[in-house]
Amino acid sequence: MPKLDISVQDEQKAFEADVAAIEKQWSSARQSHLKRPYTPQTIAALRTSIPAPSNASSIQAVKLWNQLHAHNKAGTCELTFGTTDPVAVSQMAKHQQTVYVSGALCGFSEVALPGMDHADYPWDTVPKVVSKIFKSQLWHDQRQRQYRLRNPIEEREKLENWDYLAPIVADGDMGFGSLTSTMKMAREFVDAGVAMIHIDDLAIGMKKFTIGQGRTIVPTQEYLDRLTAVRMQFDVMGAETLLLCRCDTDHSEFITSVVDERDHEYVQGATKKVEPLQKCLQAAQAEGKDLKAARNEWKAKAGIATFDQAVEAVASADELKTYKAELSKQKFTSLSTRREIAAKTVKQDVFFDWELPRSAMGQYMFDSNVKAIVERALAAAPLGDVTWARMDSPNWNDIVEFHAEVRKVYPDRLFAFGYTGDFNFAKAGFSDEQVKSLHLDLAKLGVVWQVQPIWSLQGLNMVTEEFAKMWSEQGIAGYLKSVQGPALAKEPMTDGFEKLSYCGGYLADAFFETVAGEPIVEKGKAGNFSRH
Ligand SMILES: C[C@](O)(C(=O)O)[C@H](CC(=O)O)C(=O)O
Repeated sequence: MPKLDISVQDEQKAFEADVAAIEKQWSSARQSHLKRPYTPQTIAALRTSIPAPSNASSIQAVKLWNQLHAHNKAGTCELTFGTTDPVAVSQMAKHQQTVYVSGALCGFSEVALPGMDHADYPWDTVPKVVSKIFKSQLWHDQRQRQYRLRNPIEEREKLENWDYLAPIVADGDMGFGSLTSTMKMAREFVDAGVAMIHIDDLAIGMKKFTIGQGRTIVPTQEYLDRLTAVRMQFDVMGAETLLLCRCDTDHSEFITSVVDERDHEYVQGATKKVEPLQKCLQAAQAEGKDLKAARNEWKAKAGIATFDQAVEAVASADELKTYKAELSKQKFTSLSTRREIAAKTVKQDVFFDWELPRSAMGQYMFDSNVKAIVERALAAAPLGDVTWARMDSPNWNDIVEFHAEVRKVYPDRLFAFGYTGDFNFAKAGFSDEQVKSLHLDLAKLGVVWQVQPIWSLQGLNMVTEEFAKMWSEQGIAGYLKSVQGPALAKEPMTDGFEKLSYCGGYLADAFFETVAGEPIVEKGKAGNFSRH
């Protein structure tokens, strides 16, 4: 194998040039808010000898960054929705600035075996869908551009000119396991042309919402490590790709480990000496009892609470005041320090055991609140560009508190929001008027990117079912009346399969003509088609 023909001096020079370029990129207006736990030298040494192909993703990321900032300045927002279908994406270009590729949707429509949103599909599933969609966007852009350019300049004003290259935001879930899988996924996303990906703090293999129990998160540091792995991968590629720090701590009921002191305040334990939850559940199972009921019974018997709640339950008002005053002198207080403070300030013993409630999979019980979400979001913010506190149900007070608290520390922070699942606004106390202006009210809090992630589950299913019924009842007459006719009559015309629009017949013709050596862009000569 031939050796690389480069002197040590030239190798060093190239390395130093790389370091200088990285320093420049990191101090640019686009990136100066990011804080990395590593140096430009480390990243330069991790790079390949020829630059990684991150150009399309970088262009789309910068475009998205500018769009989001323009919204922030104007107090407006981008409203997009999720799809995995290039055909749908081509129509979104007429009304949306961005496209969302949802993991939940991919898990239904892009896998061999569909299933509930448990992020149990292969790690490259969503990047592959992004690649498919981005290529379709490029193709639409190409056919439109070619069509325009085959028309003389004075005709072009009248022709359609859509921005088909809407930046793609995609679901990176929790990174699918180890840091190297997270890096590989991030790389595939960049290669695919994504503009922004989101990474969350959910535990892999424990994403389930179907058994009446809440979600499981990982310790704060594990979440930050995931985000750092993605950031590092982007940096190794020299990519501008945006990182959306999604936090799923809202309504989480479990945490995988108590290794990080920052999480201790929210971990729950038994405040009564009882048998471990697992023993109780095993006995209930052997007796054929309802496990959910047995769990709830055990929780009540065990007096499940956080350590601070346990202190509150046994301390006098004065003791509690002193305990809290001591506690407030430190930022993140571990359980053992809390115990020490309690021993000094509260007369009565505080019984608290967070091992007793552990699940069969080893999870600890977690009591989420807005403060916990804010702390995670603040810790994550320097590694990413946008923040999203994913909520199970819309709680306006929590929403306002979360965004205001984060903006106290990062006044320019941009936020995302998902109108997740079946939000029940009426139940959450929203009036019709409040729902009407919700997207704009959120925009005022800095929530510049808003998504209905699973539109195609509800919306496309509904439209398809309605069409299926009509078609089976009315045949081609119904089709002409309710689909083909209106689609062709619409301005702008809804794309179909005719030569003028979706199928891009003129682009195919242009290729044939080019191969045949015929001029296709003749000055002063319009194309064959009068309408696009
Ligand atoms: C955004 C999301 O991650 C998705 O996969 O689309 C889901 C959507 C949903 O549950 O409605 C999520 O918010 O977890």
